Amino acid sequence: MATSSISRAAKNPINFSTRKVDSQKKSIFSKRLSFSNSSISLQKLSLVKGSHFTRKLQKTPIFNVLETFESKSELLSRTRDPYNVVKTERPTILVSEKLGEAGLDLLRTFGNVECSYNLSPDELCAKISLCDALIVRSGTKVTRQVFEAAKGRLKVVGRAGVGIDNVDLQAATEFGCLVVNAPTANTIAAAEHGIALLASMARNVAQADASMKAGKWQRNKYVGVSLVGKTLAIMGFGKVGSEVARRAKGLGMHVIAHDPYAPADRARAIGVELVSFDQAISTADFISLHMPLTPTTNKVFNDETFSKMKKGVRIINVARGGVIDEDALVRALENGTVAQAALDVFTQEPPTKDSKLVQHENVTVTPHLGASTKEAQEGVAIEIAEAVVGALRGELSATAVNAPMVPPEVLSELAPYVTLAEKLGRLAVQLVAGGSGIQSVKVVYKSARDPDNLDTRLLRAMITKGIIEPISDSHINLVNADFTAKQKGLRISEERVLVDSSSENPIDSIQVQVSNVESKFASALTENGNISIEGRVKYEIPHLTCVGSFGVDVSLDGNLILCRQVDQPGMIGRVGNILGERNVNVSFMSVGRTAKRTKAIMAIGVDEEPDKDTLQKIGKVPAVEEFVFLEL
Ligand SMILES: NC(=O)c1ccc[n+]([C@@H]2O[C@H](COP(=O)([O-])OP(=O)(O)OC[C@H]3O[C@@H](n4cnc5c(N)ncnc54)[C@H](O)[C@@H]3O)[C@@H](O)[C@H]2O)c1
Ligand SMILES: O=C(O)[C@H](O)COP(=O)(O)O
Repeated sequence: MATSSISRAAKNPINFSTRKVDSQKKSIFSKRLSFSNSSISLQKLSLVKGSHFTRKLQKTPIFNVLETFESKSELLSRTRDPYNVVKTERPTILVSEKLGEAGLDLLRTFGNVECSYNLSPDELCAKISLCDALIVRSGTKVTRQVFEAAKGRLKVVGRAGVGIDNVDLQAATEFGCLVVNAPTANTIAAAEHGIALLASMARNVAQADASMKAGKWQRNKYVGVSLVGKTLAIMGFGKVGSEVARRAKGLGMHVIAHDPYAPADRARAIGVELVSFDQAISTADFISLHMPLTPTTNKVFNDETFSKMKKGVRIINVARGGVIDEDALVRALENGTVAQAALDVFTQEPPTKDSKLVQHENVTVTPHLGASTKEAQEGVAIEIAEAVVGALRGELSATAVNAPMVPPEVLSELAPYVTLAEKLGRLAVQLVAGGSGIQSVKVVYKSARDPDNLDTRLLRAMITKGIIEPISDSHINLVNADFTAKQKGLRISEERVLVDSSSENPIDSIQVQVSNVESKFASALTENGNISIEGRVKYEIPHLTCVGSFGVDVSLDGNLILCRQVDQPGMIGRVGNILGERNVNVSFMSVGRTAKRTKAIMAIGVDEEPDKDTLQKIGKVPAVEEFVFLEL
């Protein structure tokens, strides 16, 4: 739980002299902290509970530790709500297909859960505006109409499984609705089902079973083919594909694979050769499909590709029906190109009763059972419940499908930078003079890490969110920030600069530059006329470290007054007194300057928004040349 305390420093900031702050800093933190000579900082901090740094700071009177958090993710979720979903009342979660009990139990601890199976499209649309989240499997079509009918309330769609071809992702993104899936829990089940179909097809198990049940004993009719030594082509060498490959090798098969995006070393590690599409389909005795259904893979197995296959090939499909042109498959079965097929998935589910494909004697079928084991269904239910609850809590999702998704370990490392990125975006846009219109933003990441080892998609999206949110009246979140930016004609480019510092931290600093605009605060402009602000993460806390050409050092929390003045004694006291008289609580203050006794920038953190009078009074202090109030 968060705890709060307000220190003397925040109540009466001007009681701290520069000398005292500096000397304490030096004696206590000389080894771990380095501050610029030109800045004085009284810090208000949000820290992770129990960390070495937090314990040290809490014992130190000059620092104002306002809140402590149980974990980095709690700190992140308290600071931000990246999908704009968090609400005070219990959310309503609609589950439209059967989900394992463990997952339902988990959902019930967090929200009101309604299980309504077999809803018609109209019934789903009628219910959806009362729901914050929807959980589906492959049987529910989450169309644009569903998002329209939700009237902005639906915040998360959870797909309890892998394939998201039944969710209109474009519509979800436009409506700012996060889509998450459960990508790992049914992998083994699907691979085992693939192997079950492969073996039973090769030995005519289903046909022989039906024949015996019809009272026959047809030993000659159901002579099968052996698997050992045969070539199996895996089309789509992802999670399921590679598990099928592993098992097929155990059966003594020669396994090749086609996947334009699969890393060669993963294939090599399993002893599988990655080959071209044509090579795979023309040399295989068995072809097993494991690619997703996308516009590129739609009906990729068609008359033309069947004609390139070895005569008598056998096909297994536990991926998606739509990757096969089913009429073409019937033709290939009739003309003997394809000897047999074993299918778990169909273009239309369930297929029509008179489907030629389903009825074909050389075809073995199962009703989309790939993920249907007790173990997989419990796993999927828990995986999706955790993902949906996490998203509804405002945590960044590691299984987001239509928002930047990064693995949990990267997420944990990037967490404070995510907050920094959004705050820099918010600050930058507020520095733009009204009416000048932002069209071009450049983000510069300084890092000691190899660019290939630095995933900035999440940071870019959060900067975009930070920029768009204050200038848009629509609901902006991590999901639709990029889409909305494009609609507004805003271009965001990125540059990575390799710096010679510790690569222990993913990023040294983030700089946001806005070009071709006027600024409300001329000191934020650099020589080339761009607004430029820069920030860093110090001990997990986002800091503003540069405004225009001025170095400052303030934690990004609460609101901020930036003030440029002639660098002379007494300025901190004068401005601090004006704020104190109006009962505006100062939480931190930092002064930065380019050279002694020339111009300086004062960055003052305030808990309350000063009224117009107070700000005008600050503006009238003779040495103050300009100032701006910014909401963080
Ligand atoms: N029948 C079932 O019940 C069941 C269960 C689980 C998964 N699935 C389906 O199986 C498929 C694979 O699932 P997964 O968990 O392995 O997903 P995955 O994302 O781990 O693997 C998919 C692989 O396909 C590759 N791919 C993409 N486009 C391709 C193309 N044009 N040609 C060749 N390869 C391509 C990707 O690079 C990726 O490696 C999905 O369609 C999923 O919906 C079905
Ligand atoms: O993509 C998947 O995860 C599988 O096709 C499973 O679908 P299901 O949840 O409808 O069984």
